[in-house]
Amino acid sequence: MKLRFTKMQGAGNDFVVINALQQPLTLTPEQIRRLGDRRFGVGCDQILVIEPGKVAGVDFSYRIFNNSGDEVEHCGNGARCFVRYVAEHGLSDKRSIRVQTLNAVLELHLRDDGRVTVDMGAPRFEHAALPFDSSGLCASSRNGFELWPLEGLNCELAVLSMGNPHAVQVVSGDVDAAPVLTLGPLVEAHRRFPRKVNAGFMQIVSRSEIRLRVFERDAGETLACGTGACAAVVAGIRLGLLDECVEVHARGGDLKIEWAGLSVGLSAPVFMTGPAQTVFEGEIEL
Ligand SMILES: N[C@@H](CCC[C@H](N)C(=O)O)C(=O)O
Repeated sequence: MKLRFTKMQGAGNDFVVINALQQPLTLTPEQIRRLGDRRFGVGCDQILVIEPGKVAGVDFSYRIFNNSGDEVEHCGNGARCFVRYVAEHGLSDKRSIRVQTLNAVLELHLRDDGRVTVDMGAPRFEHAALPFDSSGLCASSRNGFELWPLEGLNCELAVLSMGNPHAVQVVSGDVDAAPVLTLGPLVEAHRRFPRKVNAGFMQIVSRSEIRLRVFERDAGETLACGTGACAAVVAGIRLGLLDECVEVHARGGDLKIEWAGLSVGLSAPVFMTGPAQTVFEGEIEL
């Protein structure tokens, strides 16, 4: 099968985007892994498949696969690339579109400065949403928000869902020196997270600025993680470390995250603004 694709990136988190609007497309986990393979395929962190909207009021649906072949619920940087793709391919002339993912409907807005703002929905803190098994564990609390120590790991984690699961730790000192590649996989696959977790490492620079690295579930460390940035900022705000609007410096670029959860209520949506770019288009025989 010959497949046309567009390679895109948002703050260095990269995607292979496939248009399945005209005809349904089913990719096997093996084909997804091949597309994601940086040596034997195209190479990307996630694969995004665009499909027609399936419910009233939704412009498109999209499916997200980690380069491991597993389907996931949410992808912040992918959402921004999605709206750029729709505009560049003339699929809609709207500046704001509504898109359905596996477990949410997102609103994506193409801004005049070329960046994209996404309403990422509300964070969720109940452990079943990740899921996270905290039975028998004893949390510490900072500003009324819980930090969890996990067996065998020398860290404390804020756990929350942005539609997908996140465990965020605050690092002291330079995040470049954090043990992302050694501790990250241990957090990701810890038995307390039955569906695994994205592991974030956050350095607080000031109340409005953080540096962030994320060891993503099934994809390893990426140059940026949009949902990870939202999760880190929400955790930082709940811990009393950050204000409502925060600049997030990831290794591949900057994202602006806004959350008014402490002033208007915890179910306030998180807004993410950042870049999205097409890198090249191509065709691959699968
Ligand atoms: N890169 C993404 C997140 C992709 C999914 C994640 N690896 C998971 O398994 O939940 C983002 O920008 O949010």
